[in-house]
Amino acid sequence: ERIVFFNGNWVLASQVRISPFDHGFLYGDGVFEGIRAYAGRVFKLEDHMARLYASAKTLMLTIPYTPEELSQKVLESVRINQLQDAYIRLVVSRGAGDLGLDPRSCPEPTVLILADQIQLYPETFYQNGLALASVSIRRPSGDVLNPAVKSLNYLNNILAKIEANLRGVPEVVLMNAQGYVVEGTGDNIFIVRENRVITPPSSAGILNGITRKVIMELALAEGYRVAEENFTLHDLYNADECFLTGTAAEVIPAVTCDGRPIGNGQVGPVTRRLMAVFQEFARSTGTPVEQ
Ligand SMILES: Cc1ncc(COP(=O)(O)O)c(CNc2cccc(C(=O)O)c2)c1O
Repeated sequence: ERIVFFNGNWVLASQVRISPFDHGFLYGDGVFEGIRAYAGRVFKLEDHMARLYASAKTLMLTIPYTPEELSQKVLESVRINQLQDAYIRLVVSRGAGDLGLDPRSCPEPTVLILADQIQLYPETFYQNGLALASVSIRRPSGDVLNPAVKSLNYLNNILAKIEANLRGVPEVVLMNAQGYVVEGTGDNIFIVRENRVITPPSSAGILNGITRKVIMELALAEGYRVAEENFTLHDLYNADECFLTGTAAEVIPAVTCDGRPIGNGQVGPVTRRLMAVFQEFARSTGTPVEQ
């Protein structure tokens, strides 16, 4: 059974008692990170911590640990569960309070760290690419519920996932109010055109993905031109290649969208190259779990 960090203690997952008055549960009031460990090293731990604290700051949620202390707990969660490769879920909610939604009624945030294994998509999608569809639900703009804040409010993403399920596709792309393609339900999106690797800019209203940032750096190092540019479904349909990036998804090819084949409808060479380079990079860097 997995051992979980919960409010200062290491407990068996079945022993965790989250209050029914926890505002994370009642209102989605909280922040979280999804982090990976590869071969006993936690990947991009500092970047994930920075994003967690940035999200918490915007919510005026004070995390009762320093980033260094919380980083040590993340490393410990992999160690204590004797994992080498792991998916770590780090959650900080507003904590238990009264039934009103005023955060001031919650004296102590809830801090939870889970470590487990994850396989978000079947291997076949990494080999052969997955089919995408565009959905009617839009990503919220920064003045509605800033998509850059990785909060526990994932209904926008879940509503898109419900549309994906109804459409019979494994993932969907969401647009913003301007009609530009912005990201998937839990991953960022890239297209490749004439060896240019293109991804929507932060200003489009996306989560500033850590995998997205790594892929941009790796693509540059591989000699590709990289651009943060808005694109539409028309550009996506007519791209040479398309892939998605995320901590859980890693780098996953997309070969059709809304029934249109992307490029020749097969996984493209640039995508293949970046998938390989990413896997090698992810295993050669990161914070060792063992001190
Ligand atoms: C909306 C959204 N966009 C992009 C990403 C990718 O960001 P990173 O490269 O930093 O992981 C995410 C990732 N965040 C996220 C949240 C919940 C589940 C999962 C999952 O892949 O199972 C991922 C996300 O939720």
